[in-house]
Amino acid sequence: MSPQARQALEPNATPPEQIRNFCIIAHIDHGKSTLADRMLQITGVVEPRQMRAQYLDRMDIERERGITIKSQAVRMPWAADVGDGQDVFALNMIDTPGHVDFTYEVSRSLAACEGAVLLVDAAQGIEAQTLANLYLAMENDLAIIPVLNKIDLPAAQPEKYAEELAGLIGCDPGDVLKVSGKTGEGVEALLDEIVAQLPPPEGRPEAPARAMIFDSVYDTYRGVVTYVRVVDGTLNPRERIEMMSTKATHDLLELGIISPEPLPSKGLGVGEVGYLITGVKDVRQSKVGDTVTTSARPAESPIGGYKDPRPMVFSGLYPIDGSDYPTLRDALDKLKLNDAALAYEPETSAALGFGFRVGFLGLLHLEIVRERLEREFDLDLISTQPNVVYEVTMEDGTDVRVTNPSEFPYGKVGEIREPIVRATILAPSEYIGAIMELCQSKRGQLGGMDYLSEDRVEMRYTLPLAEIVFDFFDQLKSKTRGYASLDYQEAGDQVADLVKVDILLQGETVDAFSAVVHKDKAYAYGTSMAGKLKELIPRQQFEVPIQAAIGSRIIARENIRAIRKDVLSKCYGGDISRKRKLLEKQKEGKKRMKNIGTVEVPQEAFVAALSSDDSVAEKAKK
Ligand SMILES: Nc1nc2c(ncn2[C@@H]2O[C@H](COP(=O)(O)OP(=O)(O)OP(=O)(O)O)[C@@H](O)[C@H]2O)c(=O)[nH]1
Repeated sequence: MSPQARQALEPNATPPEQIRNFCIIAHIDHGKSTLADRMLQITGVVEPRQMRAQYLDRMDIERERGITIKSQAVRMPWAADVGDGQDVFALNMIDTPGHVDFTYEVSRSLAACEGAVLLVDAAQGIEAQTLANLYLAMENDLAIIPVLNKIDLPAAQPEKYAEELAGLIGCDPGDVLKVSGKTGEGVEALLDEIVAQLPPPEGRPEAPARAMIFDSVYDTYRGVVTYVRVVDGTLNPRERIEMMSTKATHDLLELGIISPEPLPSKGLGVGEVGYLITGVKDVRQSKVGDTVTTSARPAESPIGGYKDPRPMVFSGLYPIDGSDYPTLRDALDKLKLNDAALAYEPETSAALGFGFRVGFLGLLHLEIVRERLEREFDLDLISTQPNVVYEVTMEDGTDVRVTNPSEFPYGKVGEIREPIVRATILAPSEYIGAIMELCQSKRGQLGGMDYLSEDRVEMRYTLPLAEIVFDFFDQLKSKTRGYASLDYQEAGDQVADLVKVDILLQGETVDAFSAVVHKDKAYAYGTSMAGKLKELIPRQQFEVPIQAAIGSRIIARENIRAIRKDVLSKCYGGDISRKRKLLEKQKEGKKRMKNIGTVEVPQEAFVAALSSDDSVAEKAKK
């Protein structure tokens, strides 16, 4: 690295005119991480021998699933031509998560930039998240550089998609850059364009310091590492800083930049992006979107746009082995340190024992948390069917917020409201009919439809969140042979005709199976659950009725016929020790049963009945 380049890496020494802050926005799998890797390599911040794929994705799960969950910011020096020769610029690349569950994090990362590279796969074209992220970037007034990626692929159609992209953002198709993150082709030209097209950051160097938090991660050794973008003034080490939303103050122990390992510095000035370490142990004290200022000279007003992360989807998590409960509690406490959006409280279920009701941003968030609990903390868990939050107004005017279907109030219910989302679906036009059919079956309302090109269409729907959190995406994919893409945003709530369906075993409600569903779907839920349980619960010594009920009205019924499984039936003759052994084994098996009233239900039956994956149910059938 040249001395000049080294200087561009030196924080607080770079004037704002020589800084460019940008992010890469793309649909999932369009190659953002690969392009970021190439940029790190080409600018020389990562030596070729240290290079590994997806350098910026640090969490194991991110790497395995190939998705980016937490954003990171890296500073790269880049020499570009300016009017009278060459100058070295400091490029700050802020990596953003790509999934809808993390839209809020994306929008904060965007707010830390002046421009965005809009990356589109040259073999796929624009997808739903391309649009959703583009709209977010436009809301944040970012300059957009349109780029087609993967031009090395034989299936790439750069000309066709350059037109589509140009039509979308209103530029000339010739202005769309063409790169390959894999081979590196066109990446240098892209770096030059970032310098040429994006405006430098603006801010008031003399004003009281203001910096926006766009990410905050928990590190076992260093406590919380907070990523910020300085808007005004300067932050210096050993200052006392204040979080403007909570007024909490902390000593700044260290600050610096990432390139791509942490590099401590003497200060962070206007337009710079870097990290802060204060010794706090919990990311909730350093929240994404909050404004950092100094205690000595606090700023008057925070940078706008802060919002508390709000869980949208809830599910009960229970250890399969009840003695793992304390481990589960500790594990959730640990995950919470690194995940401000995770919310949970203890819950007891008659059927499943002690556990937690956990709030998530969405289904992917749920899956990731569950997978981390099982993998990093070695827990076996049962999770109940995910549900959304219902707001219920009783006839006497009291409001009840329901995060657990089994707590859904009976009696004088006035109005029930459920959350809705605005969904954008992109697909080849031949699938319009199939998509409409699916959305209608999910209580969707068509808001509008536009053709992006001759054969690709964008459809906008309003849908209840409850209908899409479950298996909407899978169904959409299968009905469109994988070609449709989906993105959605919260859009308030609506009044809906919802009922709670209970499942009763021998007259006793099994709380884990209660669900809040639309009135028209109550019967289908009841019969399918009763049918499933009939297959899963072994015969008992007496007849067991399985019923589905709305309040006191039974809507479905199945019977499990009586029989005692006679383990001795194959044992002719008089070998008493063998008989005893078989009876002992039967007793062992019974320990793993849960008793619902007098009915013994094997643990696997719960797991299978609550699982949306039919193969689990198939396996558990006796
Ligand atoms: N042929 C080719 N493949 C590429 C190129 N860029 C990325 N890929 C491949 O496309 C897949 C997705 O790339 P990623 O970089 O992980 O995509 P991403 O957009 O970062 O994905 P998320 O982090 O999940 O949003 C990987 O299998 C890459 O190897 C490219 O320029 N050419």
